[in-house]
Amino acid sequence: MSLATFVRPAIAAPRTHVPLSVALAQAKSYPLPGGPLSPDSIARLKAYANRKPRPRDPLVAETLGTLAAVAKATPPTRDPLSLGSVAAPKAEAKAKSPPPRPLSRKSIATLKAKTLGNIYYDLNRVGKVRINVREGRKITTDRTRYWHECKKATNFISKMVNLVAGLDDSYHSAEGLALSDEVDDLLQRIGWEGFAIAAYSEAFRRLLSLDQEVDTQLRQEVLEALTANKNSLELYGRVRNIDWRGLLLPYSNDNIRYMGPALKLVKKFWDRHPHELATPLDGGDHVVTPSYDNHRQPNVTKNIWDPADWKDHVDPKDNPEINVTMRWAHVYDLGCCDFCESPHVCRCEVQSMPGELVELVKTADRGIGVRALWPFRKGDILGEYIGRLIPDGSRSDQTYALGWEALSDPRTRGIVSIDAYYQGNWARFVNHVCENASVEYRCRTFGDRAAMTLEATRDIAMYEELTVNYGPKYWKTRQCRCGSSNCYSARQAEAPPKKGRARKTGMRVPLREIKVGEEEQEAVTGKGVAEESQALQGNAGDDSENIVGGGEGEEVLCPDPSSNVVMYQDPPKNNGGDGDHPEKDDHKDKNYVPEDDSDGDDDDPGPTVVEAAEVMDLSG
Ligand SMILES: C[S@@+](CC[C@H](N)C(=O)[O-])C[C@H]1O[C@@H](n2cnc3c(N)ncnc32)[C@H](O)[C@@H]1O
Repeated sequence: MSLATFVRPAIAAPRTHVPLSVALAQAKSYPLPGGPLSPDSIARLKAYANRKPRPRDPLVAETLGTLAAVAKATPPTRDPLSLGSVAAPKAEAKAKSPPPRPLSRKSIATLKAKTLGNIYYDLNRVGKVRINVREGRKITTDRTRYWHECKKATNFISKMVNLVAGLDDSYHSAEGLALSDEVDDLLQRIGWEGFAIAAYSEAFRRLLSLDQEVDTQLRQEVLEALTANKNSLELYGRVRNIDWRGLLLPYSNDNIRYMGPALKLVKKFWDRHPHELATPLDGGDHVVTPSYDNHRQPNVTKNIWDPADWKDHVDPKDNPEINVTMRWAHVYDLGCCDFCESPHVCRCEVQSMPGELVELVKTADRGIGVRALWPFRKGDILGEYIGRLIPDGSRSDQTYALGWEALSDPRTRGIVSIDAYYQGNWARFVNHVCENASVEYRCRTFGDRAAMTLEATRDIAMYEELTVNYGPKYWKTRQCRCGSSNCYSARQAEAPPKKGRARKTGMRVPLREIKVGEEEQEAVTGKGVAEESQALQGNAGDDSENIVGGGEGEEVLCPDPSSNVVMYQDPPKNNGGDGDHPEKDDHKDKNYVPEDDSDGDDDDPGPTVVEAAEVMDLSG
């Protein structure tokens, strides 16, 4: 076969239309392969050319007529693919289309809470990505992600600057209401700093975007809520080191309305955990640093077990090095995992995200409190009560002590106390109410340990203060200010004081059944559990009041799994503290004692003394 076989033939010239008469004349004169056309063929061709058109199907005719009429009546619209510029009558079409049905009150309330929650959620996410980028963790994905977030925020601020400067009207709302007025109002109330912080949130950008056709009422309510919580928004963004100033600096010479004060230098909070600062709720501008007894209260993320706390308190045959709340310690029978039901150490974890959506607030009369920045649902596990694990009752000040109790042996009920007076997390700042508390403490087993969780006992509204019931005993020596008609303090003032042995006055939660000795093991198996729990209710007398959370004498052996739990059934891989996951490595440490940077001495993590209730100005 020659090469020429594979050469493509030249493309034929396009055929032009030839009238039939010419074709016939040509056909007669051309030497066709089959010879000239026969008279028959010529007659057939002539007949075809002169045929009468068939009558059109009436239905097809009608449809075509209607379409033609519609096409005539409708003005031409822009073909999305064409480059031709037929002006699309967008505004007219919008004006003619029926106005969207207004949302019901309930829908507005739900959407408002979700939008506000999403704004905080977005800021938290961007803040975490920025920290990862800054610290060089997970570098490629986070860098790209952060770059995209900055780009979106920059574009948004540029549009808003143009809007405020009256150069751009593309952000006017569909209803004809000038959105620029709302933006102007908002800027006056939350300032450019709050605005630029919120610009990093997709939810906020959508709220002010024309494309999203947000209900006017909903937008107004969300903006009002943001205005009322301006301090919260600003501190939340700043303590997460959101780079809001970087967005405004390009306009520093443009004399943009209200922008001057926002361009001043402000303090950065790189060194502070978000839960080491509290938002002032009373309208003041001063951020409060939580402190107790003139000791600053640093945030820690894991329970601390220091053998030094236990050496005088454990049975001589036991080892003070062993943290009894760890499942592998086998000192107490902590039961199966609450979530995957594995009898062995598993990899289940409670997510940290809900705890990132709460803030510390300075209340008027109860010190620091905690507020929800997300509309939590009943049953949500919000986080863990973290602190130093010390022998129950070994510290006289029980203000932040949450006691774990064993149900099986009333004589040795107190086991471990989580004392958070110095090191702890946000959970220690949840204040008390005597009625209708929104969260409860629960003793849970999961992963490699037993932990004390805070769980929502009912739906919690956005910005609502979280509350828990410490139990009446806590208030025997203190004055409750919850203001409820059934307040323990009010009732105690009426009732004469009871005589009896001195009782521990911390908050108390039952630990799950323990295996103190063989004889008690029988009581906790089979029939034992329910009866034991009942007996305890009977026996306990006033002591049953100690039990908060699950309710008096409530059996907490098999709590329901919750949704915000990460479940893994495989046992954890011992990563040997390779440093890849510093938090997790620490967590797998048998005993975790965090470094104390207060005096540079790791062996003596004593409280940092502060001069007075330390405050700093939010406006830098
Ligand atoms: C576990 S701490 C809670 C955080 C505390 N507000 C703070 O600023 O650190 C418990 C203390 O908070 C205060 N507290 C909490 N709830 C209260 C209430 N309903 N009435 C009065 N004081 C309350 C009391 O001083 C109590 O001893």
